[in-house]
Amino acid sequence: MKKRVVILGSTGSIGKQALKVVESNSESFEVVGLAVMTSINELEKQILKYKPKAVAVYDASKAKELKDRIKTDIKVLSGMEGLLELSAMEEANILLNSVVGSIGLQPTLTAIRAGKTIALANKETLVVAGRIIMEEAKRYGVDIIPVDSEHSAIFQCLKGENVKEIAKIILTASGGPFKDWSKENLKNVKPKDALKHPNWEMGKKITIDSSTLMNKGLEVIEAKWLFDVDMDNIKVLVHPQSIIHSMVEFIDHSVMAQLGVPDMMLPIQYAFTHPDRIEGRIPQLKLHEVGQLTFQQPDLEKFPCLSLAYKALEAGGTMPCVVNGANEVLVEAFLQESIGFYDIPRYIEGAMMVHKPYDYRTIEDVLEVDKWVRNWVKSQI
Ligand SMILES: NC(=O)C1=CN([C@@H]2O[C@H](COP(=O)(O)OP(=O)(O)OC[C@H]3O[C@@H](n4cnc5c(N)ncnc54)[C@H](OP(=O)(O)O)[C@@H]3O)[C@@H](O)[C@H]2O)C=CC1
Ligand SMILES: CC(=O)[C@@H](O)[C@H](O)COP(=O)(O)O
Ligand SMILES: [Mn+2]
Repeated sequence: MKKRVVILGSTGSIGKQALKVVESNSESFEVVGLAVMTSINELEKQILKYKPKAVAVYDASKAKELKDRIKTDIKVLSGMEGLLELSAMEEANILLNSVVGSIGLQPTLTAIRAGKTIALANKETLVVAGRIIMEEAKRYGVDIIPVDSEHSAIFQCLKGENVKEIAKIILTASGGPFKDWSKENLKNVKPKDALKHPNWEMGKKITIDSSTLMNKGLEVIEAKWLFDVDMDNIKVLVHPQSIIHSMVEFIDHSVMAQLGVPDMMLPIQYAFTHPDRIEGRIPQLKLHEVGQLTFQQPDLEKFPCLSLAYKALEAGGTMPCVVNGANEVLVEAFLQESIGFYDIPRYIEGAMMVHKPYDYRTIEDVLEVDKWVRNWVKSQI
């Protein structure tokens, strides 16, 4: 029986690689739903090739344009309503959430409540509302399979292990394009410099996050929720080659690591096939060709976003949501060149100082905080 997949964000970096996974394993998977924000030209090509039963275009006018244009009788949905309908569609058994940003939260929750397996690339879902997501997944008996390479690595290392025997989670970080730059030079970096990730081809937002190390900060929060490990036991280790995707140290001091070439098709495929594995299509890892694997501590002074994420986790409740919402607005502003590189941590810290965190109960609580912080940051920059 083929697994039937809905892909939210099918025109993005993860979405396109997921479609390659489906295409090269067509005996195992089929696409039943696709969603994008505005990219209807690319979506139209995907419709012809993968023949989904329904699609969603978040932008309503683009959805209408697509509907008028295509000849097939597939359902074209729009807005958040459309994303939610697709996330719960009866024909699907897996939702790959690969949209970018906290807009991914409600679709994840809807899919959980509809009993779908969640292949989760959208880390912001867990950063903003990890407690609700994990509680609901437990209540509905739904698996959340991480797609983020580090969390997929940890998930694979923990297969068959007792989570109570974890001593430490060690998240590896490439260090980003600015690992060896001085703080002085970093003050004037431009988006084009930050967009040159050393190892991974990714969307703009996550690539900027990698350059500030906020990506690793978000991943620390993501790991806390996925693996229920105390934040003091989640460590970050810079490993510029991105060959070891992360590690777990157990109480007996045994350390398990997952290795592979830096290619997201592997974690995407594993999220689709878990608990099984199927033949890989990505290049094999040849360690003798890689040469040295090196490690160093992250420079928290040069990259304050990582410390801010730890502080948000320590404050708890709605504070990670504040960090995430502020960061989303600030990354966009940095890309537009309306603020500088160090304005990103500066305004995030400002928002954290103003916000009084509280224990959110509902998604509405989270959405309200998300809206507040976006407006607050916009009013400051
Ligand atoms: N890229 C990577 O290698 C990795 C990514 N991730 C995470 O995966 C997520 C996606 O990242 P990435 O693929 O790089 O991002 P991209 O920017 O490349 O792609 C984002 C995708 O989401 C779509 N999208 C954005 N907003 C909406 C919306 N409101 N409704 C429907 N679709 C929407 C975009 O559509 P459109 O084309 O129309 O704009 C696009 O298809 C992020 O959370 C990121 O942190 C995690 C690990 C690795
Ligand atoms: C591929 C992936 O999972 C990204 O999140 C990656 O980890 C980014 O690289 P950094 O380690 O530089 O943040
Ligand atoms: Mn990652």
